[in-house]
Formats: sequence, structure tokens, C-alpha cells
Amino acid sequence: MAPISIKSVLISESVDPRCRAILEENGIRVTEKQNMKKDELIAEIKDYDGLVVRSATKVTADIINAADNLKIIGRAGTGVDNVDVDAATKKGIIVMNTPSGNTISAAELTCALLMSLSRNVPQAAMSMKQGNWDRKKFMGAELFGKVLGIVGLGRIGKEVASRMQSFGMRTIGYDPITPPEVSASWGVEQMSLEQLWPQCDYITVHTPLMPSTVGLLNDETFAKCKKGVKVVNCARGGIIDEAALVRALESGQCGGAGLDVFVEEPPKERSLINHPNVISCPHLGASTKEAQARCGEDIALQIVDMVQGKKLVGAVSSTQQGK
Ligand SMILES: NC(=O)C1=CN([C@@H]2O[C@H](COP(=O)(O)OP(=O)(O)OC[C@H]3O[C@@H](n4cnc5c(N)ncnc54)[C@H](O)[C@@H]3O)[C@@H](O)[C@H]2O)C=CC1
Ligand SMILES: O=C(O)C(=O)COP(=O)(O)O
Repeated sequence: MAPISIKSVLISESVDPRCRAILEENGIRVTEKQNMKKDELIAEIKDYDGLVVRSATKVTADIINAADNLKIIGRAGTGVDNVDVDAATKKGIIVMNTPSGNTISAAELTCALLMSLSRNVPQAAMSMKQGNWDRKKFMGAELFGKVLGIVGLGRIGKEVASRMQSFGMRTIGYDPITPPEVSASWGVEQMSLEQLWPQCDYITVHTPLMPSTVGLLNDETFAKCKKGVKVVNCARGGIIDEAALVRALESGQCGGAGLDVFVEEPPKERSLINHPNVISCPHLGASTKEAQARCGEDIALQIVDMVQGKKLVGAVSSTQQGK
């Protein structure tokens, strides 16, 4: 690949300092500016050849169209649903991500939410802080012998499967692309969603957010599940329809939800978060020292590789977003 000239990079979110250090070691000028409003970013972006983001910066078409010099948008993380990849591609801007850097961290948080749901850990901890000693209210159920349905058997889904198998869970799953023999090698039996829904005690989703996955769990699919099924979403807000989830929680069709991601972040609509059977985190799946170090370093090295004309790693096209 021909070398691409990148002299200046704007980092618009909290990215591990290794990112800046590597870029600067390679002669690239770096500016870090967080919490910019859309208009500020539109005004600022003109001056840069590269932009590094996480999930909070919405790189919309109007920002891309204002970016006269931009050649690269680097996502220090996995999901690129906050970047208008079509608009970038039309302008010849390369979008790249670091998809494996935060896999383990997101898988571990998913497991933490599954375990917390089974034993009401956050609710019991809160109750203790309020001065209570309530042993009856927080009666739980073992994960051992229960069925975990994993929708999306990519990097994170498979890591979740192997961890939860060590708790004695039976893991079943669905993925339109991962071959059944690959998931079988991870101990996951693949089947259709129609077969999967009624069997699960727990369901966790690990797909990208794209038209085919919006509202994958909705009123209709909740109705096909076992009464009291518990669900986890550490992937993207909206894969589980939020209004349908509230209704399922209210009726008892859903027995609890562990949520790391929301349609709107931070969420203004509080009915879900305030529900007693919901435990939630402010999009913390990738928020570990290790994941951030990997993602920050990887994105910087990928940008340096571009400058040096090496083979492109981690470039994303709009087809990967299901468009
Ligand atoms: N909460 C957080 O902080 C984090 C969230 N994520 C999110 O987790 C999700 C999964 O990430 P990875 O496992 O790295 O992605 P991946 O690309 O390795 O796996 C996604 C899988 O979903 C499958 N899939 C696509 N459409 C599907 C459908 N309709 N039904 C079932 N499966 C479908 C794909 O075939 C693929 O195997 C992404 O949305 C990513 O953005 C990733 C890291 C951290
Ligand atoms: O990598 C992903 O897809 C994530 O959701 C992590 O988002 P973050 O980098 O923590 O804003």
C-alpha cells in the first residue's frame, strides 16, 4: 500500500496514553480534546489528518464532510456504529478499529453480569449499605445446570461460552456466519433462534448493531422465551428492544436484565435502569487497564503502519455494518 501522509491526529476521547506516545514517537502531532460538542468538533476537525475516537464521539456525515484533510478515523475499540462509515468511504477516509483488544474485558463483564443476576449481588450490596440484613429477599439460583443462549458467536460470544461452561452451564447459540463446527469446538451447540428462545434460562447478545439485529429481542421473541428468562446486553443498546424489555420485566416474563449499553448513552429514560430487577453499568465493557492499553497501542501502530505504507490492518467497510 502507498504511504499516507498523516502529520496531525486529534484524539477526542480518553484513550490510553500509549496511543499519543507512539504517534508522537513517529513524528505525528497529537492534540487531545475531550467532551467536544458537535459544532466544536466540526470547527476543529478541519485541522487534522487523523481522528481517534472510542464510542462516545458520534462521527456523523456532517462532521466527516467538514473534515477537509481527514484521511483516517481510528476507533480504539470494536464497534464502529458511532462512525458513518458510508460517508467516510465516499470521501476516501479510511475507518479502522482494534477489534480484539477489548474482547476479554467485554467477555468478563458479561460473565460478571450473569453471575450478579443469578445471586442479586448488586441489589444485596446496596441493601447492606442501607443498613439492612435481608437474607430472604435475595435468595438466588445456581448457574450450574442452567442453559445459556448466546446470540452472536464471534470473538466475545465464544469467550463468554467457555467461561460460563466452567460454571456448569449448557451453552447453546445462534450465529448466521460462524460455522457450527467452530462453535462446537467452543462447546456451543448452534440452532435456530426459534429453537433457542424456549430453552434458555439466560440469554446474552454479542452481535454488532445493524438493521438485522435491532430489536432481536422484542415483544414477540420474549413471548417465546421461558417465563423468568434473564438477559444480558454488553454489545449495543437496542439489540434488546428497551420498551419491550420494560414490559417483559413488568409482566415477569423477563426475570432480570444486566445491561452495559443503551440506545441513548447516557440514558435519559430511567424506567429500565430504575427497575429493581435490572442491574446496569455505564458502558464499562472495555473499561479495563488492559483493554485500553491494547486498543490505544493497536490503533496508534495501525496509523503508523499506514504512514509507512505497510499492509492495512483493521480497516472497516460499510458492509461489515450490515449496510
Ligand atoms: N460493552 C462494551 O464496552 C463492548 C461492546 N462490544 C460490542 O460487542 C459486540 C460483539 O463484539 P465482537 O464479539 O468483538 O464482534 P464479532 O464481530 O467478533 O462477533 C459478532 C458476531 O455476531 C454475529 N452476528 C451478526 N448478525 C447476527 C445475527 N443477526 N444474529 C446472531 N449473530 C449475528 C456475527 O456473525 C459475528 O460472529 C459488538 O457490538 C461490539 O461493538 C465490544 C467490546 C466492548
Ligand atoms: O469497543 C466497543 O465496541 C465498545 O463498546 C467499547 O466502547 P468504549 O471504547 O469503551 O467507548
